[in-house]
Amino acid sequence: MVRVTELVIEATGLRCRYGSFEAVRGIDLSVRRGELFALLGTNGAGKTTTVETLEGHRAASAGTVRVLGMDPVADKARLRPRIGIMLQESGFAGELTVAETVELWASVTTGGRRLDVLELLDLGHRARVMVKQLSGGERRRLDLALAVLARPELLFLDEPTTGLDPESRRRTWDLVRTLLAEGTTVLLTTHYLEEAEELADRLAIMHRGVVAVEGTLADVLATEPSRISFALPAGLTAAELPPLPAVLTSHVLDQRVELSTADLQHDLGVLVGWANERGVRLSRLRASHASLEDVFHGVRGAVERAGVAG
Ligand SMILES: Nc1ncnc2c1ncn2[C@@H]1O[C@H](COP(=O)(O)OP(=O)(O)OP(=O)(O)O)[C@@H](O)[C@H]1O
Repeated sequence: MVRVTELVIEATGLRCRYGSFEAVRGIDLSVRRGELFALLGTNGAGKTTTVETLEGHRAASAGTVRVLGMDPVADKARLRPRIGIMLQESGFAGELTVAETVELWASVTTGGRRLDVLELLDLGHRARVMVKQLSGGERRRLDLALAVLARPELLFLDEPTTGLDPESRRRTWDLVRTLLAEGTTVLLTTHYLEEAEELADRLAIMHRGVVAVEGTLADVLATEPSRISFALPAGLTAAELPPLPAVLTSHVLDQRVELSTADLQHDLGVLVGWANERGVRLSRLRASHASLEDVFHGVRGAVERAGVAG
């Protein structure tokens, strides 16, 4: 049986301008039903502009955009009941209590979740407090509660955990995981790489208006070299180490060897095999794939070099 993956969001050649400045410069994005797709990027990369375009808040200057099979601007009214949006700042009336705000929002959406979502986000005890009296983190959680109230098919989360303490961040992640398990599709933007590592099925990193890398976390991490380091066994020099075919760079400082490799499994195998055969120990041996932070730095460098070259 052929499984067809339904694309909930599909953008092709998307470009967005502010006057003469092009903030998004021809990106392709596809988000599959039921996944969490994380859109990451440097400051000013164009994430918010992209997300606002997908939400139907601004028109693309070029390219095609389909959200749940519809044009987000032309079909905004039909699309709106099916999507949930958590903006960086929502404009709810500060004079209403938390409970009144939820009731009001539930009455204008098709929602059935109502106050239980406040419990899930540890806001139940704040139900009678006026919105304007909430702390920044509580306000953020209320924004999330409202975005998920109507059980949207597609949820846009724009930096949902900024300003949250670690416990609140965990609760938010738990709620997002519950929604994913129920089949909700989520587009997340975040500056917290750990958040993307925790939650994302696939991700893209933007820099200066373009998508620099995209794929599963494993795909993305594989775009940067892995690292091996160890102490050179006493009495040996680096010249006596076996040839490691995938090594890209190597440094020896105070008997400590640091290597970067394009094939961690292979080179590590050769190195450990060689040490075992010679009966020497590679003390303080460490091997790790690249981190998302390494990829981030790599992206910035690569796009900037390409910009200079072009
Ligand atoms: N209304 C506007 N008018 C002119 N330029 C804008 C406007 N909004 C955003 N920009 C510019 O477009 C670029 C992309 O901005 P955007 O807010 O989409 O980036 P971002 O990736 O969300 O950034 P951040 O992570 O800093 O929030 C930036 O250079 C920004 O200065």
